[in-house]
Amino acid sequence: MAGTIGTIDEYHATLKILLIGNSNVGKSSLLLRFTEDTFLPKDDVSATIGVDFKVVDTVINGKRYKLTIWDTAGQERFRTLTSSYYRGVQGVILVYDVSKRESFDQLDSWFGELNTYCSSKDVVKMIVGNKVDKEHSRVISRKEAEAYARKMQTLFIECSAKTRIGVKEAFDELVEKIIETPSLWQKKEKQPDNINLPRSAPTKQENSACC
Ligand SMILES: Nc1nc2c(ncn2[C@@H]2O[C@H](COP(=O)(O)OP(=O)(O)OP(=O)(O)O)[C@@H](O)[C@H]2O)c(=O)[nH]1
Repeated sequence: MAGTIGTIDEYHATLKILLIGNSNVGKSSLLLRFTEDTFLPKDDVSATIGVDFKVVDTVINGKRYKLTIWDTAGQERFRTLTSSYYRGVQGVILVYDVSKRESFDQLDSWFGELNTYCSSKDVVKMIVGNKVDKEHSRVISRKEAEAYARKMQTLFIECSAKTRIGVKEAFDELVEKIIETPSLWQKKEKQPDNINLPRSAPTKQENSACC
């Protein structure tokens, strides 16, 4: 189980997580809910410009991890640095809004972008259906989304940044899955640079499973 603790000094690993998805699906709100347990009223929210990130500690099985969570802009005009967002990423959360069909239908193109810039098959992917508090205007059923996640072979969870339902569970599950996939972070950790490697050792690029 994940939790936040201040007594363990050393980080076991630093993990990079990326939030992608259409504009307005609630990526920034999910990040704010997870890192600060806050939800901003509608009038205080503005669209992300380019990219934003937050750093948060989490403890899993007694080991401390540093999470850098990158929140990307959903609006096309701000997505000029796209490929650089994906560099070194170990987990990607694809967010849609359960009350907006278009945001679900466009997950295909978000997967397209992800697969273009992120060649590692090991990167942990999770589909998150946000805004389940808007049950009255829901247009994507849990069943439909689960079937899609099965087809794409990804994790899936529904949540609400507004009510906090499912938010911590989503990030915890993603991080636990990354930790269960040592090829994503262990080799990188052992070889922070390749300057002094013996000639026979693989280079960092050859050895890294990340994007
Ligand atoms: N009802 C409800 N509204 C939400 C929820 N999460 C976010 N919102 C609202 O949805 C709007 C968009 O939220 P953002 O977090 O800015 O969305 P975003 O995906 O980061 O948008 P971009 O920065 O443009 O990519 C805001 O008005 C939020 O208050 C939720 O769980 N429930």
